[in-house]
Amino acid sequence: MKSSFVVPADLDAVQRHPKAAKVGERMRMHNPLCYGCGEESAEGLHLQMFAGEDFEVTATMDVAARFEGGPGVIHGGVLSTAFDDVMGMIPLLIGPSAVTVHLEVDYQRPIPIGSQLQFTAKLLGRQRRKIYAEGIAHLGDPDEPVATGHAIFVTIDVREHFADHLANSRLADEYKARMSRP
Ligand SMILES: CCCCCCCC(=O)SCCNC(=O)CCNC(=O)[C@H](O)C(C)(C)COP(=O)(O)OP(=O)(O)OC[C@H]1O[C@@H](n2cnc3c(N)ncnc32)[C@H](O)[C@@H]1OP(=O)(O)O
Repeated sequence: MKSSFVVPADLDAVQRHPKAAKVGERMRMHNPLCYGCGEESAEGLHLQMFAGEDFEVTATMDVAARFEGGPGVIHGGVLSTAFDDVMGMIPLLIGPSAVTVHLEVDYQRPIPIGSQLQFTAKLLGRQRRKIYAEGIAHLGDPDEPVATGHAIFVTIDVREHFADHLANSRLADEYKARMSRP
């Protein structure tokens, strides 16, 4: 790893949330319009996420033609979007909603259009509101990663965080109704 990502030594204890998805279960979309995992995002990545053991998430993504960067290979920004979303599922295993404050990606091999990318992400630790995660992407052999990601997420109060922005969503009415419920 070339990353300078540092996880603090004095981490908090964490527990898997009792309502978190069970091992092997598909993790629910946090937003159907999400560019990463949303099924209603026509141009999105359509990542499929599954809860793993302990504090792990796995995911798959078909590298579609629309994700091309260099000729025949995935765009680096698309790959970092995928890492953001896959690692972004880790906080849901321990409970709180959280958003990305830091994301870094090491690109190790070109990733062909037409391939299926597989991801494994895991919790590295939590300190107060900060949740540290690591992910790898591979093309079938987890021991041969094609890219590695690291991220920090910070827990949020969802209603407060998105309050001023709900009107921008194509699902504005639905979200406003949902967030106004006690
Ligand atoms: C609901 C699920 C959605 C999942 C979607 C997929 C993930 C995403 O793409 S999210 C979209 C991109 N991210 C964003 O838009 C976030 C924008 N940022 C923000 O809104 C704010 O920075 C916010 C609310 C996260 C934090 O602000 P605030 O509440 O004031 O907290 P703040 O005190 O600054 O930071 C909290 C802790 O995080 C640390 N921190 C903040 N930013 C960083 C950073 N870039 N790097 C490292 N640490 C950081 C702070 O140092 C602090 O740590 P400590 O506990 O040691 O004091």
